[in-house]
Amino acid sequence: MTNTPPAAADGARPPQGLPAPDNESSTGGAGGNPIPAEGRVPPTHPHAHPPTGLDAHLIVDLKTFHLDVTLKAAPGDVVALLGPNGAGKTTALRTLAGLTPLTAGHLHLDGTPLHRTPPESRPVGVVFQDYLLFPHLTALDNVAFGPRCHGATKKEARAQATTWLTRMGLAIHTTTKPRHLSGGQAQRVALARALATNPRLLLLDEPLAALDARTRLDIRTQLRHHLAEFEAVAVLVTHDPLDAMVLADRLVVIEDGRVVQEGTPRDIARHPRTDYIAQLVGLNLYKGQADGHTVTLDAGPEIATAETLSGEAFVAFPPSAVTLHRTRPTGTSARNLWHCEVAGLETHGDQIRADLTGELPLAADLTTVAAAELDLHPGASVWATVKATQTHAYPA
Ligand SMILES: Nc1ncnc2c1ncn2[C@@H]1O[C@H](COP(=O)(O)OP(=O)(O)OP(=O)(O)O)[C@@H](O)[C@H]1O
Repeated sequence: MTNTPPAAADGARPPQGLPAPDNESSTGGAGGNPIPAEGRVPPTHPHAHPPTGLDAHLIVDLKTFHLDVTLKAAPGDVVALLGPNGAGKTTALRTLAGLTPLTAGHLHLDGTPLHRTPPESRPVGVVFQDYLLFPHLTALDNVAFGPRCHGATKKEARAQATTWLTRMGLAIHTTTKPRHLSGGQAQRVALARALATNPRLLLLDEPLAALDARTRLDIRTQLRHHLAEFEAVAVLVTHDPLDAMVLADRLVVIEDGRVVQEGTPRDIARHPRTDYIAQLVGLNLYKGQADGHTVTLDAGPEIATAETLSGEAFVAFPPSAVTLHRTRPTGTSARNLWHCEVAGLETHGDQIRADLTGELPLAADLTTVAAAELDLHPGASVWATVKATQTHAYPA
C-alpha cells in the first residue's frame, strides 16, 4: 500500500484523522479529556444488531481509477486482499477505514451502515504499514491513545493498554518510546493500539512489510495467533503470498479495481484463474478447450492432462514438473513434449529457474548441477517434457 494517510512520524498528526494525542506521560493522572465531545463514542460499541460481520460493496471513482469490489466476511474471518501494484488494495482499505469516501455502494458492519459515520467514530482499528506510533509517547500511552480516542477515561485507557501490551508479550516495554523498540515490538504496539479499542473491523496494511526476514518469521507466527483469537472481522492488504496464505482464511484477489478471484488459500493455489495469481503461487497456467484428456490452448499447442474435461478449461503445473533435454528425448513416458528456447535463467531459492519461449512459454526449475550439465544459456534450444499426471486441469 503506497499512499497511507497523513503520517504521524513526527508525532504531529495521529493516524486515521483522529485528534492529536495528549502527552499522557507529561499530564499525569489529572487533566481534562483532550478528545472533542463530538468525536467521543463509548469505549465499547453496543450492537444495534447481532454481529453479522462485514457486508461491503465498495464503489469508488478516482480521477483515473475505478474501484468496484464486493467484500463479505463473517465475524472471526481473516480476509487478505492481494493484487499487483495499482490494483486498488489501498483504495479498498482506505475506503473501509473511512479515509476515502464511497462514490456508490454500501459499507455495513454488523448490520449498521458505516459509510455515514465519521472515521473516528467507527468501530474500526487500523494498523498502518509504518505503524504511525507517536515518537514522543511511551508504548503504554501509544496504546492508550486508541481507547482514549474512543471515549475511555485516562485510567480505563491505561488499564486496557496494560492488558494488551501484556498480552502481546510487551509488559516490560510499557515505558519504552518507539525509537527504542525493535521493528517487531513496534508492530505489536501498533496492533495492541488497534485492538485496545475493541474494533469490529481490524484493518492491517502490509503488516509485516517493514520487518527484516528473520523478525518477519516470528511476527508472522505471533500475528497469526492474535488474528486467530480476534473474534471480529480482520482485513489485511499484502503483496506477499506467504503472509496471505499463513494469516488469512480467505483471499480476495483484486486486479484493475475488480475482484478476479476469491477463495481459501488452498483453492486459489490449486486453481489460479489469472496469470498474476499463477505467478504468485508459482505455477505455469494456460487456458484452452478441453476434450477428454487433451486441452487445446487458444495459442495452439495441446496439453495432455490426467483429468477428463470438456469445454473451456485451465491447465496448471509447477515449474518443478518440467524436465529439460537438449536433444529430442526418445522413449520418455511423459505425454507432453514441447520444443522451446531458453529466454532467461535466474536463481530461484536453491534451484535455477529457466524461462522458456517457443511452442509453449513456460517456467522450469532445475538444479544448478542439471543446468550446468545441460549447458543451459539464453538462446539454447531445449525440449521440455511434463507428465500428464503432473498437470492439473479445471473448468474455466
Ligand atoms: N487519491 C487518488 N486520486 C487519484 N487516483 C488515485 C488516488 N489514490 C490512488 N489512485 C490510483 O488508484 C489506483 C489504485 O491505487 P492503490 O494504491 O489503491 O493500489 P494498490 O493495489 O494498493 O497498489 P500498491 O500495491 O502499489 O500499493 C492507482 O492507479 C492509483 O494511481
